[in-house]
Amino acid sequence: MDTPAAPAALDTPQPPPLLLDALFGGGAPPGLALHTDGQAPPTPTHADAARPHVTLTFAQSLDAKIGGARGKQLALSGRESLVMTHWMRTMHDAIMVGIGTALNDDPQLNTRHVPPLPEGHPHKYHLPRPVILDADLNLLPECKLLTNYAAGTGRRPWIIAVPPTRNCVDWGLRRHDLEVAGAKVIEVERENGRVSLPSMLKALRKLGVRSLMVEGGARVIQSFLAASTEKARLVDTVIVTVAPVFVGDEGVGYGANLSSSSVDKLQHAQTAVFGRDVVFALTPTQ
Ligand SMILES: NC(=O)C1=CN([C@@H]2O[C@H](COP(=O)(O)OP(=O)(O)OC[C@H]3O[C@@H](n4cnc5c(N)ncnc54)[C@H](O)[C@@H]3O)[C@@H](O)[C@H]2O)C=CC1
Ligand SMILES: Nc1nc(O)c(N)c(N[C@@H]2O[C@H](COP(=O)(O)O)[C@@H](O)[C@H]2O)n1
Repeated sequence: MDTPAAPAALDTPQPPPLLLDALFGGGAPPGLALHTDGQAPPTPTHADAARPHVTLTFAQSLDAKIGGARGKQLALSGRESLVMTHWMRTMHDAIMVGIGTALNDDPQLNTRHVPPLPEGHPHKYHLPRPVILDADLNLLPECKLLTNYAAGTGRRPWIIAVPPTRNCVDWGLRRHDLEVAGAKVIEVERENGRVSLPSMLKALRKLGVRSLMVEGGARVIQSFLAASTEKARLVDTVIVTVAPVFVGDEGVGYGANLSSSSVDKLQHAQTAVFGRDVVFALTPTQ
């Protein structure tokens, strides 16, 4: 009996054009978003081979809030823009959140909302590596990222930490517990009491990460936006979902300490409507 042929490429669900334009300059590179054994899928890269391409992305309300009162996690994205975000996840080697988000939201950072591939399709969707910006190792060993990894449903999380300032027994114990739970701890330089972002990007690139999707939260978004205004710009693409809701003053914003001279260095590239939401793509001015 003949083996049934693999479905034609045309049967494969296609990602939103806004992402193809913003991340690849239009057109879907062959094999995009799909995992093939032994082959790295196409992804955006940075001209400077010493760091990954950085895509900063998040969902906000009309009054620029990304979380509710006391940090409550909000479902701001509607179904269509959430699917767009999960497509974006398939297009990056790694996806990063700060420890504030990891503790508050207990995220999974997988691609479960992308449309299913046809039955018998020879590939799976590419799953990005989860990365947590966690200078002092406060991630919980029982978080979903680690339990998913242990259950074989998620990739091994990497934690970006900084060496403790003095011989700190607790830090060593926390590191041990997290490593036993499956995490890989990567030490980078400290800058103003936090992880140095340039040092972190360099370390990730050395480990093979060609593209990094930064999903938040507020302090991380603020740090990347502020850094992207200096000479050594850190953000290459910004994709923001705006949901048609107001959250109010009690919500979590990300605009603190951002100067106008820095944010106007980002220029509009494209706008698209996803269900009830509007998604903006921006790139830095040359
Ligand atoms: N709507 C959206 O798209 C998203 C919303 N959120 C929301 O954001 C809120 C959490 O935001 P935050 O508390 O600000 O936490 P965060 O996720 O931004 O983490 C901030 C923490 O990361 C650590 N860190 C280490 N190096 C750093 C650096 N260079 N720059 C910045 N932080 C560094 C610090 O401990 C810092 O306190 C929650 O309400 C969450 O639901 C989070 C992600 C996306
Ligand atoms: N795109 C988007 N829309 C929202 O409305 C959101 N609240 C977020 N949050 C981010 O997604 C993470 C949750 O991911 P999982 O569903 O657990 O895979 C959350 O931690 C934020 O980073 N994003």
